[in-house]
Amino acid sequence: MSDTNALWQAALSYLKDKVPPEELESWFLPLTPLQSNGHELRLQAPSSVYTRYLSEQYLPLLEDAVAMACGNPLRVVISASPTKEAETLPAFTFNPRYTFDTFVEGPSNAFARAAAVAVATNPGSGYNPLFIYAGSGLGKTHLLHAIGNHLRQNRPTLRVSYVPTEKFVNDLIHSIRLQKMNDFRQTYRQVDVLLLDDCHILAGKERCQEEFFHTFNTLHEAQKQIVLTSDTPPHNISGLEERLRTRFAWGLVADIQPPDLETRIAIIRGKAHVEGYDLPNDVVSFIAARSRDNIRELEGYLHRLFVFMTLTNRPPTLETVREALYPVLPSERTSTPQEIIRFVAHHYGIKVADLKGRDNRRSVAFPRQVAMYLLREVLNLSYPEIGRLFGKHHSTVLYSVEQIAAQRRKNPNLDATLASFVEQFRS
Ligand SMILES: Nc1ncnc2c1ncn2[C@@H]1O[C@H](COP(=O)(O)OP(=O)(O)OP(=O)(O)O)[C@@H](O)[C@H]1O
Repeated sequence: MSDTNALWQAALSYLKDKVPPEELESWFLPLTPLQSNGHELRLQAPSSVYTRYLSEQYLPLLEDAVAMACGNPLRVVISASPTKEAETLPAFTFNPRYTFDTFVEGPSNAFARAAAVAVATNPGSGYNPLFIYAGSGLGKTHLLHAIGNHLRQNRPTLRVSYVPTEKFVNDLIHSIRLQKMNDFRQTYRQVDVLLLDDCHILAGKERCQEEFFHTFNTLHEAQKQIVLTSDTPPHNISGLEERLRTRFAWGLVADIQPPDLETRIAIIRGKAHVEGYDLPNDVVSFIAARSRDNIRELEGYLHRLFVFMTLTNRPPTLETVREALYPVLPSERTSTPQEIIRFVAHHYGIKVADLKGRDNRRSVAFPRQVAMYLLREVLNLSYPEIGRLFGKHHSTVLYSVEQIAAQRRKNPNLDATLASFVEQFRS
């Protein structure tokens, strides 16, 4: 192995720990080391798309890797291969976790999923373009990757490109600046399937719309499949030219609505299973109830729970999940058990220590029962959880909560007072 090759292999081993495997495969492995001396390492990329992307996104990291590999700083120079005339988008590595199998189907997304499956099975022949719209975190990108993964597996010779619209816009700006519009056009028009994510980003960008209009027409006329996603339906994207708006609606428009509780529960179960966890029903329902219209948010809660469990070595119980999520759940951030206990003690003019103590005189026992009632009513804590906070058996808590509930029904003043407490803690 030449010195240059050995240097590059050592730099790649360093990069392996610094970038995700798919990035390494897409962007770094295709590079060829050409030459090195005491000052610089020259690398050749398959096309100027690579050169540009690597220079913008990864040059400092590449220089670090090379410095680590040879022990002193070297300049890294990347040039595009002169022999490759046609520019192509680099083979994109689709997220292996985003497949049709892992996409949980429910009434809110069944239509969009079926349309995506149809397109993945017969690209270019049916619904073209397929336009999927939904709010944030509801699975648009997941479905695009699922189409990509399906095609890679079943039609490996097709050129399938996943492009975030932001990348399309950046590439265009770059190409205009470097006067490389021909390269740009070739890149985007030489695909069999174009998966364009978040196309609403085109709104208000006239030059980008003009260019995408021609890209769209070229692909569509050649019966190449186009799939677009957006956060709103075509007719609601303000700042979008009419000719694009109508084209976006030419094929099939499908929406994804926020999932119902059962679907959210199934999604959480699926994600937990992938991570190797089997969560009890009450924990899954607790998380599922915390966000109605964003799966990404639910995933965030789930990951927070897993990290918390790992760091504290706690089992997945309701108590654990509540504690893990306190700082990130807006409705619960305002009232913690300790805040409620402090509030009740203050309201009745006694000390927190008395409230949690063994004094059973009515002046203390009644506020204690009120505190237990509020913890149940406001935070929905279980009887054993409340019991632990006061050092009491859960049957005592049950009795106290029932006592206060019964008195509330009989005593309008107490009812109004407790209603205002509950309201205050919930708001
Ligand atoms: N039906 C589903 N089944 C399984 N996972 C889902 C489902 N819907 C969404 N998800 C998961 O939710 C997360 C967010 O989804 P995704 O990134 O596809 O959302 P998006 O609609 O593209 O959001 P944005 O508009 O913010 O980019 C992903 O991890 C995805 O796997």
